[in-house]
Amino acid sequence: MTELNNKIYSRIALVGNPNCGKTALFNQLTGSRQKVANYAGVTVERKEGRLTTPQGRPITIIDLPGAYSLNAASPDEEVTRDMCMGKYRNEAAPDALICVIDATNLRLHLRFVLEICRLKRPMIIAMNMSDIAKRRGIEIDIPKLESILGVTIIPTIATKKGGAKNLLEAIHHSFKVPTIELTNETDLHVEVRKLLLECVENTSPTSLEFDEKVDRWVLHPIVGPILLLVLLFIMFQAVFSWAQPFMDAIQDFTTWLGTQLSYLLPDGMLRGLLVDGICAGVGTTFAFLPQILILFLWILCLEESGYLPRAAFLLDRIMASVGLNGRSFIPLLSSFACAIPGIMATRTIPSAKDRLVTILIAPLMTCSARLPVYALLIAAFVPKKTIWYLFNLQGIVLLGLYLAGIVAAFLVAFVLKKGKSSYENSLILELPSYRFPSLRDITFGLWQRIVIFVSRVGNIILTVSILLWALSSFPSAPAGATGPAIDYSYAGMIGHWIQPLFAPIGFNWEICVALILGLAAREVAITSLATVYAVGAVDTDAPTQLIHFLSTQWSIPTGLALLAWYVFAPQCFSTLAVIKKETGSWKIVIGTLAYLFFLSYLCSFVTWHVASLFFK
Ligand SMILES: Nc1nc2c(ncn2[C@@H]2O[C@H](COP(=O)(O)OP(=O)(O)OP(=O)(O)O)[C@@H](O)[C@H]2O)c(=O)[nH]1
Ligand SMILES: [Mg+2]
Repeated sequence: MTELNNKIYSRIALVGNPNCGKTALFNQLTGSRQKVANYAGVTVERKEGRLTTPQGRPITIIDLPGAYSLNAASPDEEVTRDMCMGKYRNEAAPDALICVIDATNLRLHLRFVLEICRLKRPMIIAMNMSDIAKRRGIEIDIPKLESILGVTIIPTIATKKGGAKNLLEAIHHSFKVPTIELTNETDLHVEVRKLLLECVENTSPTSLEFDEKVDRWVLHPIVGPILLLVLLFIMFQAVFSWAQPFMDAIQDFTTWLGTQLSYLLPDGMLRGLLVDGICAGVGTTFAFLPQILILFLWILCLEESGYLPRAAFLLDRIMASVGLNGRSFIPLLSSFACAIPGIMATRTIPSAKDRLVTILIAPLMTCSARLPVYALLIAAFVPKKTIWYLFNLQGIVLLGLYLAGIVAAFLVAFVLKKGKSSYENSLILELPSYRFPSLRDITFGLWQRIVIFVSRVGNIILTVSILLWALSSFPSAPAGATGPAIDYSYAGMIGHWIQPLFAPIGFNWEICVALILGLAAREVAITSLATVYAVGAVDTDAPTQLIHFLSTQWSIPTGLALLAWYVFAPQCFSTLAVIKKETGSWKIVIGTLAYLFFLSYLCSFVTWHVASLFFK
């Protein structure tokens, strides 16, 4: 608790324009690990953390979404406005505010500071990015600015260890109610201009030249889109080429482990569970971790460099042709990691209709959980060939599948919006400065991915492996049975029961089981196939060599039809839950499920029939 004039401040909120480093500061102050990235609109909901001041007082810090103004235009800005005004879900207003500003962009950020000053609440200003401001020769007369506004200003570097030390000190004793007088009639733009004239000097005005020079190429109407395509292309090539040695190593390890366990354990239930259930199911899924990490390495570098909003800008025209605008780009791009943060990021979209359409098409972006399924099927059914000495065919097919998802999403958006844009002049998007991604952030980002993946494998995938092993092993075949034992098991019964529905698209009963369990999480489809085939296999090599096994057991049309299914794949339960949370409507949830099911069925049907003409 911080005391001033006998007042106690124990709940303090971080407010400010988007992308000024509020979350980086929040992480630094509270030791949390919330997502930070170099574009506007990363944080879309209120987050809370705790800190203890050097004087030993506990304080709650609240991180809020960035807002350009207290006149909220989008749902994420509403959270910030309501929190500042004490109207957020019956929660009292924070006791004090830390207004974070970007020292390199004062023209924009001081306007918001003045809006906050109007609230006449105890506050401190954190002048963040002071490292970049210094490098660019921006000189700010802080004592003068402090005396005009009547609040304490603390320079910070949120990304540097110890860069918020002075702020931590100030939290203890430096909150002040601003003294600057601003009426509702005051023109804030004029005030900002005055402040800049009086307190800021830019000794090297050429500092922005680098960004401008790069943008001349990156935003060029012809070079820009080519560059974007090249970046995406390399990304998918890398996913296949770079990951291979790591995947092989993991696979070899699981095979070795399975064999050792088979030697060590007597034939029986425990051996079955460990070798066929856990080693086969979990081990096979684990082998896809390197590919996921390479994809994320790429995404993290793009996020941190400041390139993403530029890509949004480039795609604005294409998005406008289907009735969306560039603002949907970042939510859609986040959906490549997972549809859940993607759907939440739609809160930055001001138009309710555009937001809904973006939510509906977000599941069509290929999430990272689908990547292992693609990778498995591509490895099994697409030859490992190099085209024109340079391009890896498997990488091209993977890129094609991602693009198929994007094209499908655009078509759906076009149908839903009937091609009409909600905006007259579409996109107003802030282009952040380019920044070299920090090794620490990237390493941490990848580490977080490993933790998420391992915990998914440890929880949901392990559970499903065990459950599925049990379902495929019991009941055992009746005496005198002629077919394979697994046909008599519960899994076999369920699979055979649903299979007629999927027969027209070439799916066998094992796939049907995988589809149902895949609703829990998409990678489970692999776990499920690995386990079902491992339990059913006479040849013990089958489980760990799933890729080889599928390529010899399934027809090519079946493999391709399943790939097509996964472009649309009716999504996992958690995505449905977040759609319900964000839209509040069961109708929309059921509608999404139905349209995705319909599209996946249709696409697999066409793929299977067309492929059957060419392959046996
Ligand atoms: N060089 C430098 N970079 C910083 C500093 N503070 C933040 N950044 C970077 O600025 C970018 C934005 O940081 P965030 O913490 O996500 O910004 P935010 O204000 O929470 O953004 P929203 O959640 O979108 O409102 C990230 O790339 C950070 O690594 C700083 O003091 N110096
Ligand atoms: Mg943030």
